[in-house]
Amino acid sequence: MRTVEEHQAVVRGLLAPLPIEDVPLGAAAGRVLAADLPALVSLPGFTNSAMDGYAARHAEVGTAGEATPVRLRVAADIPAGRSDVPVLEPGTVHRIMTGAPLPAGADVVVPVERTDGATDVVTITGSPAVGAHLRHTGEDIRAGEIALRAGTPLGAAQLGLAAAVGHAVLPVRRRPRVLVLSTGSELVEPGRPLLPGQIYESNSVLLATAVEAAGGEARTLHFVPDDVEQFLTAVRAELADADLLVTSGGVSAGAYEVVKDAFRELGTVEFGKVAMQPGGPQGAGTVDGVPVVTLPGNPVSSFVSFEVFVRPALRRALGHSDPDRLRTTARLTTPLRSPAGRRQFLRGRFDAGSVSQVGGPGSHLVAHLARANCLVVIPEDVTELPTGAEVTVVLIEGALQ
Ligand SMILES: Nc1nc2c(c(=O)[nH]1)N[C@H]1C(S)=C(S)[C@@H](COP(=O)(O)OP(=O)(O)OC[C@H]3O[C@@H](n4cnc5c(N)ncnc54)[C@H](O)[C@@H]3O)O[C@H]1N2
Ligand code: MOO
Repeated sequence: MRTVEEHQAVVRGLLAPLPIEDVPLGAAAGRVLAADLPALVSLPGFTNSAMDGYAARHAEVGTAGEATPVRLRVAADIPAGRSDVPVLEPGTVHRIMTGAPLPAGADVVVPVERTDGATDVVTITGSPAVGAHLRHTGEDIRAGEIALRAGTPLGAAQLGLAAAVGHAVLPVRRRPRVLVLSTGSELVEPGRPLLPGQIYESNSVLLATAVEAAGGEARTLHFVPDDVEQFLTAVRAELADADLLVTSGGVSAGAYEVVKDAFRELGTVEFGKVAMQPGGPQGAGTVDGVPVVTLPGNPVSSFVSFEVFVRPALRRALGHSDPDRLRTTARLTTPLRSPAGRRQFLRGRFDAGSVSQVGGPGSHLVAHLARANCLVVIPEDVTELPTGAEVTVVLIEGALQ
C-alpha cells in the first residue's frame, strides 16, 4: 500500500509546469504570476500632496493660528495631472489638490480646512508640522524593484499594484484544461426523474468546481459505457486538448469497474491502495500521454482525494509558490477513533481554535461534507484521541470567515 506522500509525488510528477502566456490585466484575476515583475515607475512617481489645500513654505506659515492668521498670495493653481508646475516663489502659496505634484520650494501642505479657501489671497489660520501631508517619490516602491514575485496569485491588490507600476499585460501560466469524467450506470443528471436504484450524479459538478477553484478549466463528461473498448474510444476522442483527465468511480473491487479495466489494459495507469481514509482506492498514470488521475466514486472520497492529490499538483503546475492549503492546529470538542495504518481525513468544523467532527467517517456523507469547513487529519499511528487533543486541520475555502 502506498503512503499519502508517495501517491502525492506520483500525481505531482504527472503534471509539468504549464506554458506561460501574456494576458491583459483585466483577464489576469485568479491567475498566478509566472515571472518576477519589476516596477516600471516609482510609487509615488513624484512627490505630491496628500490633501486638498495650499503648498507653502513652512517658514512662512508655521506661526499661523486663529489669533495669528497669515495672509499669502495664491500664485498658481495645481490640479492633479498638471505637468508644468511653477516654482513656489517666496511670499506666495499654490493652491494644490490631492495627488498634484508639489512645487519646488514647498515643504508643507496646509489643508483647505485651515484656511478661508480663497483663490487670490488666502488667509491661513493653522499650520501643520514641516513636511506634513506630503507623499514622497518612491516611498512605496522604487522603479526597478520587484513589485510582485513569480508564484504570486493575482487578486485585487496585486492587480492594482501591477497597474500602478505600469504593466498592461502580465505573464501567467496557462490554466490547465481538465477533463472530468464520471462513470456509473446508476447515475442520473439532476433535474430528471429517478428510477428505483438510481441516484443523482454529483461528482462531475463537485470536481469541476474544485478544478476551477484550483485555477483550472474544467470540462465534464458523464459516460456510461457498454464495454471497455467503447469506453476507451470515447475517452481518447475527448483527450486531444486536455492537460489532465480526472475520473471518478469504477476503480474498486467490483465486477463492473470500467475505468480500472480499460486503463489497466493500456499498461500506463497504475491502480492500488493508498493508506488513507477516505480515498483508499486510487490510480494514476497516462493515457495517450495525457496525465490521468482516477479517484474513487464515493463523493466524499472524490472530494478528499482531489484535495490531497490533485489540487496541490494543479497549483504547483500553475506556478503557485505555496500550492498547499492553510493548516493549523485545533482542539477536539469530542473524542474520536481512527483506523490503524491509515491517515484519516475527517470532515470538521473549525472555529476559534476548536474543531468538531461533522458526521461520521462514511464517504457517502455528502450533506455533512457540505457543512464542513476543514479536514481533520488523524495520523496513521493514532487510533484514539480524547476531547481536547490537539489535531491538525486543513482549512477549506471560507474556513476563516
Ligand atoms: N470489496 C471492496 N469494495 C469496495 C472497496 C474495496 O476495497 N473492496 N473500496 C470501497 C471504497 S473505500 C470506495 S471509496 C469505493 C470506491 O469505488 P469506485 O471508485 O469503484 O466507485 P463506484 O463503485 O463507482 O461508486 C462508489 C459509490 O459512489 C457513488 N458514485 C460514483 N460515482 C458517482 C457520481 N459521479 N456521483 C454520485 N455518486 C457517485 C456510487 O453510486 C457508489 O455508491 O468502493 C468501496 N467498495
Ligand atoms: O476509501 Mo473509500 O474512499 O472510504 O470511501
